[in-house]
Amino acid sequence: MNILQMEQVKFVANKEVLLDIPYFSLGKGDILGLIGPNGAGKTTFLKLLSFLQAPTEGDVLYKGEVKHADTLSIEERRQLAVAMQQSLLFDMNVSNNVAIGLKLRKENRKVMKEKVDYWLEKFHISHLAKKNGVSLSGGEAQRVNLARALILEPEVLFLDEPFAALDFPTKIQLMEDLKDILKDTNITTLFVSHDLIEINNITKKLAVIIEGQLKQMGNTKDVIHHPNEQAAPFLGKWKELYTI
Ligand SMILES: Nc1ncnc2c1ncn2[C@@H]1O[C@H](COP(=O)(O)OP(=O)(O)OP(=O)(O)O)[C@@H](O)[C@H]1O
Repeated sequence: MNILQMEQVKFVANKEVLLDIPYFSLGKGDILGLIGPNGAGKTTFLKLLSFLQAPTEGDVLYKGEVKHADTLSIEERRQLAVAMQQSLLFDMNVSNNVAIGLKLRKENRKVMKEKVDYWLEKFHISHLAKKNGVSLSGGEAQRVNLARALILEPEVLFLDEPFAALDFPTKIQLMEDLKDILKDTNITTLFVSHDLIEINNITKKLAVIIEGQLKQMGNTKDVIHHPNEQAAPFLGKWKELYTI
């Protein structure tokens, strides 16, 4: 089943077509990478697909129905969690930062505590529970950010360059942890990145976006090793530099 779909979607700003997607679908359980150079339209694509921004033309469908930000129910909105590169944490301790969405839902206290403990443990940040969110390192903050998104048990997780600000060892460690968590939860994921190493590590499917258009989409390994003519110049550069 397709959870999300785009049909004849365009996003135009200042008379420039920034995104032109005739058709796209995200199936249940997909872990799809979206890769492309700077300015290709990755973040715009994510915002349109998560109903944070409306397309200029065309439709975005959630479970087969055309939806807009104002026609999504609160329950549907809750199913779509977004975590961006910059983790904006609140000036409160880590446990409360992770619990914030559950508090808004007026979740039972005992259940909330159990869930917070579970997700802190999953992301190996239990020792930070009492620390203030604004005092954390980038790597710690991103773990809190991801725990805060996943504790809501969303149907779809949108990740926009979640590791971009992290140093290499921190990135590798978090990437491994996230990979295990995605495997365990089977959560449908759109993972935006311009880093082929991250994409190769985490995703099963891959879409290549260049100049606002999807140039190729398929099994991640197939796309990396057999890019078509349009995707090859971008992916080829990576393969020249790294053994993937
Ligand atoms: N609302 C908007 N109005 C005008 N231009 C926009 C708007 N949103 C995005 N853009 C432009 O659209 C292009 C694509 O931006 P987007 O952030 O989606 O790219 P990206 O692939 O995520 O890039 P990066 O890898 O650098 O984050 C950029 O040139 C950006 O300046």
